[in-house]
Amino acid sequence: MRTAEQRCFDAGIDQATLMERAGTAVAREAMRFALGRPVLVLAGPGNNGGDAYAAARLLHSWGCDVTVAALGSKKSGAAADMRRRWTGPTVALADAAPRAVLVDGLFGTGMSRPLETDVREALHRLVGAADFSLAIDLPSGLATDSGEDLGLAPVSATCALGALKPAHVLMPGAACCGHVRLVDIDIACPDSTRTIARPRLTPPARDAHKYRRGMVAVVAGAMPGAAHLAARATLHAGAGYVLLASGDPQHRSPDALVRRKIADADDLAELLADARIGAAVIGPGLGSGNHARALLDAALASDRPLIIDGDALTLLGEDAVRRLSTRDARSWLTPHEGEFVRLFGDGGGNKIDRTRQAAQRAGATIVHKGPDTVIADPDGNVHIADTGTSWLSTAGTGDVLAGICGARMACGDESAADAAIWLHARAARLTGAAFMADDIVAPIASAVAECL
Ligand SMILES: NC(=O)C1=CN([C@@H]2O[C@H](COP(=O)(O)OP(=O)(O)OC[C@H]3O[C@@H](n4cnc5c(N)ncnc54)[C@H](OP(=O)(O)O)[C@@H]3O)[C@@H](O)[C@H]2O)[C@H](O)CC1
Ligand SMILES: [K+]
Repeated sequence: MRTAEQRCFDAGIDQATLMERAGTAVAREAMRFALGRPVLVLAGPGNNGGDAYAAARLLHSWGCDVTVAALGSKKSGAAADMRRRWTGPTVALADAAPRAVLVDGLFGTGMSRPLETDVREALHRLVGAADFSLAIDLPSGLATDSGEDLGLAPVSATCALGALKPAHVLMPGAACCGHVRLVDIDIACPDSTRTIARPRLTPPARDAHKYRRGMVAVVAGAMPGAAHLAARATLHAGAGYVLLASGDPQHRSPDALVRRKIADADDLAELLADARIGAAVIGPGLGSGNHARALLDAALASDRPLIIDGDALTLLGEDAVRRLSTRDARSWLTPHEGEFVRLFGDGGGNKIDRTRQAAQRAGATIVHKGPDTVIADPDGNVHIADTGTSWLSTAGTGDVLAGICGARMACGDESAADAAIWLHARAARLTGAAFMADDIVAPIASAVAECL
């Protein structure tokens, strides 16, 4: 944002112009929700406060009943000019009485330390009493780059100015922003970080063949149910042929799932020598003993693209970077936070930075799961999913995701990991609430149909 802002200044667009655009966008949003109710605008000492004064002036000029609650001020600059141009009622933040609608313009991206107690208390008192609260850029008390809570009061909605910042999409901040509306203030923010949207998938070609339109091997281990769940998800996510490789290939539905007995790692190596296999999934229910380790070794030594999940991540542990960076074929890892830390440690910035660095070090795509899933590829591109539902936090949904990843990788989608994450979240939403992982498998097919 700071780079983009500087480019604007270099091009002759001054801070006051940007502030007026921001204030106008915020005032429009506030007007839509105020519906004639009185508005309290909190204005801080910096440019976030400048936006707030601009919004207050516009709301007032459109006939709104507006009071500004002020905290500190600057003597010069665009924010000071905006404050001077505000001629309506102003009270000190500590003395402000609550109003039905609140616009929070205390602090934005300049938040540099925890809020002082009196400011935090006033903020919480006023935001808590409002029926509707709208934050300018970020809820005050939220650290922009880390998403860390520095004393913030959660708001109903947030106008993100120009671009989403990490705090809008990473937890815990993301849960405190309410509905996030990205507001265009005509500032260009080229970046290699994006949020994901519904993917565009192509149906099988007219001359499609079951082996050519996505053949996936799913490796089963100590807890075969997990791999079975992954394999069923793979079938529903568009693969043409799914092989379940296990030591005990007892027949269970679905009938369309092809079972292959593998007694040991040599059998798996032989199976994975089949170049028609576009992806192999290993990890769900694999176990942690010597047999599991030998199966993982065989998979890593193969030329097949791999989805590495669950127990296989634990087996890789701190050896992940060394073992993955020497693979020629593609590798995807799907760790949740605990697994990620065991693989790569917990230092190095926010979740976006940590995931990007890990992907580059390992030469692998990393799907860093959670309520704020971050997907990073080895080229440094990062995509963030803010589409999930908290009902997905139940056992087995990770196995389902691994299966969907296998299908989309084998189908050759352009952004296959993004597509898998989107389909997983969409299938969950289509299923509803309080589901078990098995329930979201069949709706994956409906989610795929929405992307054609
Ligand atoms: N990026 C853009 O394109 C545009 C952004 N706009 C708005 O500008 C803010 C960022 O403005 P900035 O002035 O950099 O920062 P803030 O307004 O958020 O706050 C800065 C002041 O707050 C003080 N501060 C920081 N933390 C605390 C705290 N815990 N307690 C008290 N005071 C605090 C800080 O003081 P320092 O001592 O740290 O210097 C500053 O005085 C962005 O979010 C947008 O809303 C533009 O208006 C439009 C273009
Ligand atoms: K704010």
